[in-house]
Amino acid sequence: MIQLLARCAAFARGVADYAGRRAIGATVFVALGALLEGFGIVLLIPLLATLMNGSDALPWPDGLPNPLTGLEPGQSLALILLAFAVIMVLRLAVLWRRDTLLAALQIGFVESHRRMIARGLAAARWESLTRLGHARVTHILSADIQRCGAGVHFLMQGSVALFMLSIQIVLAFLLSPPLAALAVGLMALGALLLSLLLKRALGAGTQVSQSNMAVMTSLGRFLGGMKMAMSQNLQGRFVAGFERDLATSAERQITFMGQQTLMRGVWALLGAGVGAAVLLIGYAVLGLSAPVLIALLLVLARISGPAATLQNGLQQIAYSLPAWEALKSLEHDLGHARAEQSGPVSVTPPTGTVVLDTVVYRHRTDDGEASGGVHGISLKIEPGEIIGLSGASGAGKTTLADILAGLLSPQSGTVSIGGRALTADLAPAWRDRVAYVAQDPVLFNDTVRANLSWVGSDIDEAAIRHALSLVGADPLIARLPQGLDTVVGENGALISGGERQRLALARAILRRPSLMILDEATSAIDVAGERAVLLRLLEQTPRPTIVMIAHRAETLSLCERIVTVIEGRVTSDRREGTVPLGSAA
Ligand SMILES: Nc1ncnc2c1ncn2[C@@H]1O[C@H](COP(=O)(O)OP(=O)(O)OP(=O)(O)O)[C@@H](O)[C@H]1O
Repeated sequence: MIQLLARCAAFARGVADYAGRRAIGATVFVALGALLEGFGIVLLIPLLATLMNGSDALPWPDGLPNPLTGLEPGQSLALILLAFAVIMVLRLAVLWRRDTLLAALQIGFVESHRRMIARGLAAARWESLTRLGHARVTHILSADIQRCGAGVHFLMQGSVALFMLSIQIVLAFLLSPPLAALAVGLMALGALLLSLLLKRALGAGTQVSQSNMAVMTSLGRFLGGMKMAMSQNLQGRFVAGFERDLATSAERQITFMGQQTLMRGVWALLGAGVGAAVLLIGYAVLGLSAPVLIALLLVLARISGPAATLQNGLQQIAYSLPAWEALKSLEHDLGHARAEQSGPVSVTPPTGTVVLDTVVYRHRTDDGEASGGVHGISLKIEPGEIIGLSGASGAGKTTLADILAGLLSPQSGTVSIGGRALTADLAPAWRDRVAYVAQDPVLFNDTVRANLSWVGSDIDEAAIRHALSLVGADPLIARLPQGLDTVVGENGALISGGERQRLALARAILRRPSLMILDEATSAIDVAGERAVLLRLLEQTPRPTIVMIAHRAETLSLCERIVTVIEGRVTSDRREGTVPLGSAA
């Protein structure tokens, strides 16, 4: 139980860290709202006394001037009602301000964590990103973070309720200390018993998190594997798995809601019991006057509302805790995944010869074992050179390309560009000068124009058309119903594999890179088409350095040098006179 409360407190600290000084403004309005509510109830005593016995019968503290002295009952009533109306209007304004401040805090909290994660993802090292898991990130950024938002809402509602509760308890003590003590004691006992159920709320939260995550994973597989499934008529398997996960998730959520409803019911019963006991003792034992007794009952009725809110809030926070802890663990992982930059990022991108000196990079398996990668590679690449990277599957070509692109930093050995060591500080500037085209390029579900101009801010239509003609995509654009403004579908599903690759190449050209890495980037284009595209790429002036990972001999035949990767090591073979060298970028 103490451990659970400590976890709730950690959540509250997280919210307070975000809220900072904004919380002070919200707290002031929360307190004002509670005070005004209290005043409203206190006014009931003169109101009821005047209605029942006339204003002279009003119990009034000695030494304080009574504004109702000497007034007719009708005048007293009007004065009290006027004061009541003023308090209600003030309360309305205060509550409106309080709730907008609290809503801004809640929404801001969710958005700030979303931003933090997006920035964390953008700043993370590539090798760490590949291990994060899409389903985990998507789930945390959507479902979990919403639950954290709900947790914040309940935390704030709980704080409001706590204020209200304190004010009402003070009022109750002013009206009748023994009865107030009895009522508060009974409620505290009830709250203690019900709080034992907090653990169940936490368990339900964990289970709901797990099942929602399973739904997300299942959905990701469903969408990603649809073609594979449909082509073998296996989509029913996806649906069955998805429905199973949905059913588990729904069942767990309903169980939690059932617990909540039960708690609310028990709490209402407890409130009614306390009210009855107070009425009985107040009337039969203490002989309290009717106005005081009615006001006391009203105060107690008001106490049970915030008390139930507080208790429900605690339950909801316990339910949100697993989501909050998942969010913090992702932020923690992203903190560790952050590329280390010792100083300000250099703004001048490096240019010149790329030199790898006994570079080692071993991948790590999930249990920390070294696996694959490259072992002691030394290589020199002159600006404008055209290099083919060949080798068997798993030999280490992509790893080498990732090192050249500054995506992976060597675990030993060095990489330098134009004599400048490619440190974590310099890598982002170097990547400004790199264009990477993968075999399965990423295309957004957007127009050709949007897909191509995404890589820069100063890309005009002329540049787009020039790049498209270099990659031989002008016939495609002429054929598309809206030309450059045709939407290409999710990941380019509405065009062919070769057409997708041509668009990705055009996008890379638009970056005007110093180094182009083509990882099987033309493999889906027919041999003659591929040759024409590559020849046009090689004729660019200034010409970027091009590193082509390829298996086809026809593709490699255009390279000046073939670097063969064998089990993480390289052998280099210069092929004289293959392609004339243009002026280098
Ligand atoms: N993220 C990773 N975690 C663990 N091992 C990895 C990881 N990425 C690659 N490897 C391993 O490193 C080795 C080299 O992989 P790499 O992708 O560089 O090969 P490749 O030559 O590009 O292969 P292919 O031609 O099949 O794409 C392989 O044994 C691979 O299993």
